[in-house]
Amino acid sequence: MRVDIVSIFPEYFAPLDLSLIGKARANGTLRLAVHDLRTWTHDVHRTVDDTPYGGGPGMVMRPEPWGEALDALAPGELSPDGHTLPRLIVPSPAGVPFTQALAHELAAESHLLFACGRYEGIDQRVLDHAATRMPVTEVSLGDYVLFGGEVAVLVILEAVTRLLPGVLGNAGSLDEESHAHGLLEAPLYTKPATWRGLDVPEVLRSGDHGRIARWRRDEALLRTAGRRPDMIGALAPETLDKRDRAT
Ligand SMILES: Nc1cc(-c2ccc3ccn(Cc4ccccc4)c3c2)n[nH]1
Repeated sequence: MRVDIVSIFPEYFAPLDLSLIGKARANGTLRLAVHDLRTWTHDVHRTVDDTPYGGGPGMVMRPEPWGEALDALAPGELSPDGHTLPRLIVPSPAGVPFTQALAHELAAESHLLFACGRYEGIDQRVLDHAATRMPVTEVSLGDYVLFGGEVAVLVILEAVTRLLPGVLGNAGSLDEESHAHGLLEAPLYTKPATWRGLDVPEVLRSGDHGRIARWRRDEALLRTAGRRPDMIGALAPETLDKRDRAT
């Protein structure tokens, strides 16, 4: 997967040299480049913002630098080296919710282009014009307001990269984690069997894999019902067997 990120704070992405994302970059699973939006400014002050039409607080990011940046990073329908157009992802408080399902969708893309807004946001015409040439998705991490898109891109990239083949050592862990089957994951335990007077549930030390799977399922259902009742309502009927319905 190819990933391009455009930001006025490229140094925000230094953490992407670390850990499993760093390894994915080193082994070619992820080809990532971070670009400074000011590259595409031409005035002595390298201006990227201006006052909002219609008034209101703060500043808005000017369309011209963004237009040139997207032209440079998403050139034409099919560039000479066979690159197809990227999918443009724009973090925004007004975006669609970022979910594990969307993470899987993005993990299937060959080229992602992230536009990190700052100030009050990016001139709408940048997104409208981009949408005439490539898929554009505004994505929200949740109902709270960040300073800009950079942290959101770090979160989105982590959720997407860990789904790429070979990035996670034990791919099996993808199956059981929270949100993998529409449920929160069951509680986790490791050695010692007793810690500060607290014991690991006996079933987990029984070696009875059928009982263990059942226990984990029950715990996941109870935890989800208690913390995220909205997820219970969204479960596909077939994911609940008759015993679950009795729970
Ligand atoms: N889920 C989520 C996403 C964001 C986000 C994303 C990009 C930007 C660009 C500028 N801001 C700040 C801001 C935007 C709108 C109104 C006031 C300030 C951003 C916030 N916040 N929360």
